[in-house]
Amino acid sequence: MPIELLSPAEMGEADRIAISHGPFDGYALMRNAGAAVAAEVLRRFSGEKHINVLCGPGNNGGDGYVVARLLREAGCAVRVIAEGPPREGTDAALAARDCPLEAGPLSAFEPDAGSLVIDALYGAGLTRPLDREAARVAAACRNACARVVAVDLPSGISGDSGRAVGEAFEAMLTVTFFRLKPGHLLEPGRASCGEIVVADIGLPETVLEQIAPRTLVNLPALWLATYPRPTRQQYKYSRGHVAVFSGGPGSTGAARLSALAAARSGAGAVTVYSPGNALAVNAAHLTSIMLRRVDDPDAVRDALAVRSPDAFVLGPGFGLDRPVREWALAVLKASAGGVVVLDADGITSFRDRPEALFEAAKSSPLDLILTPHEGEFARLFPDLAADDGLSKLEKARGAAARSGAVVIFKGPDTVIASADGRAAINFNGTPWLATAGSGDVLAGIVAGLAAQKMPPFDAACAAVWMHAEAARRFGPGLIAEDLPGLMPQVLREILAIDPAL
Ligand SMILES: NC(=O)C1=CN([C@@H]2O[C@H](COP(=O)(O)OP(=O)(O)OC[C@H]3O[C@@H](n4cnc5c(N)ncnc54)[C@H](OP(=O)(O)O)[C@@H]3O)[C@@H](O)[C@H]2O)[C@@H](O)CC1
Ligand SMILES: [K+]
Repeated sequence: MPIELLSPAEMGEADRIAISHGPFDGYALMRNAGAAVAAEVLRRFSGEKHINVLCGPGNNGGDGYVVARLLREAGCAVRVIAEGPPREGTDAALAARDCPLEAGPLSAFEPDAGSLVIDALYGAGLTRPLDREAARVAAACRNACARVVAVDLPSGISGDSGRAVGEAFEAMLTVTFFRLKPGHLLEPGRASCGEIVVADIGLPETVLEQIAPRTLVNLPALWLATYPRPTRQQYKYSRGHVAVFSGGPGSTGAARLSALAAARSGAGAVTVYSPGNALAVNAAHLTSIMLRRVDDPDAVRDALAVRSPDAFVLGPGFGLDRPVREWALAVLKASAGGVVVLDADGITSFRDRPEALFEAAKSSPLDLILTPHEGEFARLFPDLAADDGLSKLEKARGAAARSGAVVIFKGPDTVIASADGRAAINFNGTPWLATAGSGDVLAGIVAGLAAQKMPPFDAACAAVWMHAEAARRFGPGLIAEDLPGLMPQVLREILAIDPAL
């Protein structure tokens, strides 16, 4: 799957550039799009005799008329249902002219139970909520358990944000063209799309040179080039050293999960910085991971003076009874470089003064990576969180620009954003990850990869993907303790390309 994501506006631009360079004009692209959808329908539903094709007034509807014609030519009984005729002089009007089927009105359409419905009402051009009739049909299709194949996007889903702008269709298959849009990956769009197929309709790859997309699908192709590969010359500290701050005696497990995940992700050395009163419990559970007593922010400076780690994890299980903020600021001031992953309590501790964190991070040689879930995001960026006009992608981008950090905005559709404007939406998320301690493991993987000198944005993207990949492999019954142990097989697959290892 290609890694570039295009917004509906960028897709329109790609369309214009392609048409101006030829060889395909707009109607030829539409015929290719319709043919791609018809082929998927025929491949999956070969025995299907009755197919309903819902056509809107724009080019999405135009694709629908092409699909209807091709399915009819293939011997299916096809019914076209239209929400008004296409505008004169458009490609959609040409497609409607070439379709031999007479369209019935949407107002008379009532789907039979389990019927096959091609949704070509609205795609990239959706500008407002579905009107009364289209909304009624979307709900009727859901109630009738109709099998919906969406053309480009399920109607009602925004290609920019993935939001349902009011009522929306729920598809079992969505066939889109050239590149995915953010709305295919952001929830609830992702769930509404069902299976997604990206069809080649003849747009040349070169159109991307002019558009230079800044939004990407988080797949290995995005970060494989910077993925750490150990060399024979390395020793444990040069492979990367991670320090994880432990909570007090009653909450040490989160730090150990992060530490183990960092080690399993390839960091050569991991140290848990523990308060004196939790040393015994940490020591009882750690073997290859080192332990060092660090009781207060001043002791952080002393520890760094002895050996400064390449990456830190601060927050998991740390507790808010100790001034986490002071610890974070001490790390940002004392370290000579590397990365600090601020998670959980580390994020919450800055809820009253987020600017203090952003200022300290901007003047620190350390790179900051923030890993908020929705609640934590709202504590650091309350205005962005409350702005319903912004998509999750825009919120994450805004947060990265403001904080100067790489922001991993977690959820079923995790978005990773960098202050330089790049953003990636994760592709392989799984509900099995919604389990206690899973975030602690993610923070550890991020730190483990960053300690190995993977650039912070790449490390964040790779960690999110690996974390989900491990969870997918385990599946039902997963608990966070299982995740670090699954890393070796995920790593092996990523590194499989290099036979020297
Ligand atoms: N890019 C590509 O590579 C290719 C793209 N192709 C296809 O083109 C599609 C995009 O076409 P599109 O721009 O014409 O938009 P589309 O989704 O048909 O809707 C626009 C129309 O709907 C109307 N309208 C909007 N919302 C409404 C609502 N809620 N309720 C009622 N009306 C509403 C809107 O009216 P207006 O807002 O202008 O008043 C306008 O008339 C794309 O999804 C793909 O399928 C392929 O053919 C070829 C290659
Ligand atoms: K559609």
